[in-house]
Amino acid sequence: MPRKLVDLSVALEAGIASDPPGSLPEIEYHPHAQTAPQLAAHFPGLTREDLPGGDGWAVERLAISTHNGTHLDAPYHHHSTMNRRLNGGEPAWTIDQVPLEWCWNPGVKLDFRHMADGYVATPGDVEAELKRIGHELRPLDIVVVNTAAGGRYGQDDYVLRGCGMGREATLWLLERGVRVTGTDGWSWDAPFALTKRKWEETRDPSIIWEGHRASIDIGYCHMEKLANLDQLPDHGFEVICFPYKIKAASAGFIRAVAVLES
Ligand SMILES: N[C@@H](CC(=O)c1ccccc1NC=O)C(=O)O
Repeated sequence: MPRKLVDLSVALEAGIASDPPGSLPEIEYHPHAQTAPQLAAHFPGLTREDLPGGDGWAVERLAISTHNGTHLDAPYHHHSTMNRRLNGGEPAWTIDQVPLEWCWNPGVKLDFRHMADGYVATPGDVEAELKRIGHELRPLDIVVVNTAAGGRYGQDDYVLRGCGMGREATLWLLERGVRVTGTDGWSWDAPFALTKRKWEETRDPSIIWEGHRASIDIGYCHMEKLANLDQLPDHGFEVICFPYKIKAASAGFIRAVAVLES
């Protein structure tokens, strides 16, 4: 069947504002012109002249966190426990424990690009958008949220842009059987700098990371720093987002892809 793939992942890239200062990825490139001695060291007596064009190999060393680049957060990132509402609570699953069945399912896109930066989306917002696009949620649908941050990836204001998904909006999805969601923002929650202002006024700690913390009640995963959501239809596509398997970790890198039947 003819199909079109849309790449929903950003490239892991150093030197751009992809994350807050102090959390930026570092990539050390070792190109062919510099690595002939490394390769030759495996074959005593071999010289650079013996290698085609004098080339060694290309290889890179990374200094990154599991949350750099497009990634899938495991319930373990959100809290040490999950599923209080389903079974009274259990240790939260790490990324290597997340079922692959969660990670390849029909997708639906919520277009929240018009929502103000720092706005916290509600169940009413989600319901209204699903009604507008004419989609009835099914269990395991993968719900991606296109925010105002999507068009700003790598720009100086990226981590300050986009609405967040509130606790109630997140639970509304989870109660309907959704287990994987995603955003093109830096976080599933509203930008910290904007939530900080509200917190300073209210001193209400329940607003901090409220979308993430929904996992305490019903465990789920979300993708962050998605790309190209503006290229997706509202629904009628599949999302594939298998996470890189890192032992006991809170997240895994994903090459997230949307599959559109054409
Ligand atoms: N945006 C993530 C958090 C995150 O990205 C992060 C958390 C702790 C340390 C580093 C992080 N990001 C990039 O390195 C979140 O809100 O789940």
